[in-house]
Amino acid sequence: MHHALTPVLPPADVREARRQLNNSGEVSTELLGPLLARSWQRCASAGLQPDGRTPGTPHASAAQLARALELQRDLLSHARPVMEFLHEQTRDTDSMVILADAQGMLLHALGDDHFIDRAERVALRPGANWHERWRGTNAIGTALQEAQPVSVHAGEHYLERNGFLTCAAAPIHDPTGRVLGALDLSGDHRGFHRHTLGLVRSAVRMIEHGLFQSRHGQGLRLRLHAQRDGLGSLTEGLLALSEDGWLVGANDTALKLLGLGWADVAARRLPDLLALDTLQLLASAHRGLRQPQATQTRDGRSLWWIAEADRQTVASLRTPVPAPALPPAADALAALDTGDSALRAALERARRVQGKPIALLLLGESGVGKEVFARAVHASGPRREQAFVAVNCAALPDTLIEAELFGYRPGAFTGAHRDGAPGRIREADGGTLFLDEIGDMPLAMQGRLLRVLQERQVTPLGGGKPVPVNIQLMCATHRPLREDMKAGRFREDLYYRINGLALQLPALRDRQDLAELVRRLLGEIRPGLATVLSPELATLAARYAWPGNLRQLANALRTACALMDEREDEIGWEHLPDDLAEDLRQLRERTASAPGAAAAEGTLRELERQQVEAAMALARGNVSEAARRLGVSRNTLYRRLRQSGH
Ligand SMILES: Nc1ncnc2c1ncn2[C@@H]1O[C@H](COP(=O)(O)OP(=O)(O)OP(=O)(O)O)[C@@H](O)[C@H]1O
Repeated sequence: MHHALTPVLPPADVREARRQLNNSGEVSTELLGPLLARSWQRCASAGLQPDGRTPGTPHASAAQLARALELQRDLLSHARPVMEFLHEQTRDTDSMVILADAQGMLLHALGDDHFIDRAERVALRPGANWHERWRGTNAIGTALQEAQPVSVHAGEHYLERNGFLTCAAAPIHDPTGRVLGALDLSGDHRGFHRHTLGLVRSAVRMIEHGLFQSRHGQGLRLRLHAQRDGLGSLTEGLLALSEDGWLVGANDTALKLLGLGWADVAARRLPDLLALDTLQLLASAHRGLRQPQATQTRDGRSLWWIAEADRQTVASLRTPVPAPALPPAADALAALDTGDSALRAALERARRVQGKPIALLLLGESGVGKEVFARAVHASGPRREQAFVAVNCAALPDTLIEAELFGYRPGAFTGAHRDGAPGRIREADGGTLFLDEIGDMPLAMQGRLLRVLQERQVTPLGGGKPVPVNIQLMCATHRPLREDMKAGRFREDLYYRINGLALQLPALRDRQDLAELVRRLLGEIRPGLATVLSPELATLAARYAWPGNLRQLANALRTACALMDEREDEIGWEHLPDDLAEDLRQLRERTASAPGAAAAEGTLRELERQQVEAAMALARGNVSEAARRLGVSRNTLYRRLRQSGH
């Protein structure tokens, strides 16, 4: 698609489209083209009035803006100089250069004083939010929504009051394809120039180049270009590769050269893309060859390349990681499958990324078996002969996490062991590091951990030489990390590092395989004996909410078996731990007093009420937003709110 050449729509067509919108609420794709029509349609569906104001539009406080700037440090440091350059190019053209974050919040703006005054009147200033939901069709919000470069000229803006603007924006991607924000050039509509979008796209390319270099300054990198002389220029393609040849980062140009999309990052290996392998790249990087060499894509096109790697990567590549010829392991992942479909889906997805440098993030309530799951992934993967090191971030006091994870040199701090310690990360070298309750890791430690993951080396406390490490990372949390991230409690860059693939493990009450699980667990606890639950307990167990999930179930069964006589084979009330027996008795009484369907319906209604409340809380009382989260229309949500007494 040639976005840079996006034609400006004839003003008469735009006027006609607006007339149709005002008269009949219809959005005309014919007049607006597909992209603008989609955007107008979204605005209309969200209930935005073209001539109206949007009460409740968020505007960040100074403190919120400062926190957003802090979270986006990396992006800002690369964007600022480019924005200054762009501002320089467009000086005195009644325009401004704007950087927004991925949610549409404006972070930084540079512009001509005269124009800034006018822009302020429509809240085009840092802290304001230009998400489509609030400002209707606009270059920033629409580029973010569509994840592609967009220019929006004059009356193409959905809100009439923005009609004096002409804007061009392009999304900024990090090397894994995540949208970090958007860069925008806005000005008076009379100053429109059709090269503006091209200019913005080049500027974004510069920012993405910088982001790539800082994320992948270490490790193995491949520069690509269709022309020999293009290497080293801003138009080159960049790839970052893991030791075993997986694509772990890229820029947009490289993906285009190879006919790939962002979804291919972390999903493809170099030999599938080019007639090259990592050893060749390594040999070339090792000899410091700066001469471009030629290769071919899988569909026969010629490309020029140069490989680069730091010394440590060169060394690690010479001692190949896990040999594939391991003895076949009993399939620990398959063993976890007791018939629940949600769990089975998670197991299958985990299996697909096994052995790849993709960080797993396991989500789920306490006790659902996140650690057991992580151990099974490790035990059935290529690193199974190496260490599995589990660290519970919540169980360690803040002051100790650092030493525990990163290790320390002798005498690094008071109370340190005389000989120092290598730290858990180094213990996991070659194997898997499992960070449980990662959401509880203090912010300062998050920064250090991020550096280890980026640089793949650890510097112990108290100084010393950095030590290279090669770990498979798995993390777990029961916290809503995305919310923590938005609230500034969890670093966004770390979140995306640890979240190569997020898997939600189902709560026990939602699983369909309780009976089979119980049978399996009892078989493990009392092998060879056909132990069963009494029919009444089996029925109650199926209805119980199991707040402690598998941990609670496994413990209860272990206790019960310990209390059983050797000749007994049925677990009854007398074998249950007291607290569980109490809960189950209450459950029995409740069901007896409100039998059958009535009880089930009551529980459902209660569940629904809780969901509605949670969605409203997350949306901070905004009904449209809450409705979107729940996947229902606003009217339905209003009805439900009335029903539950709001
Ligand atoms: N598939 C399973 N088979 C048998 N027991 C299991 C299984 N999964 C979990 N358990 C039991 O539940 C306990 C808790 O599991 P695990 O520690 O993996 O949960 P978790 O989700 O990591 O909990 P937390 O969030 O509290 O750390 C285990 O010690 C084990 O006794």
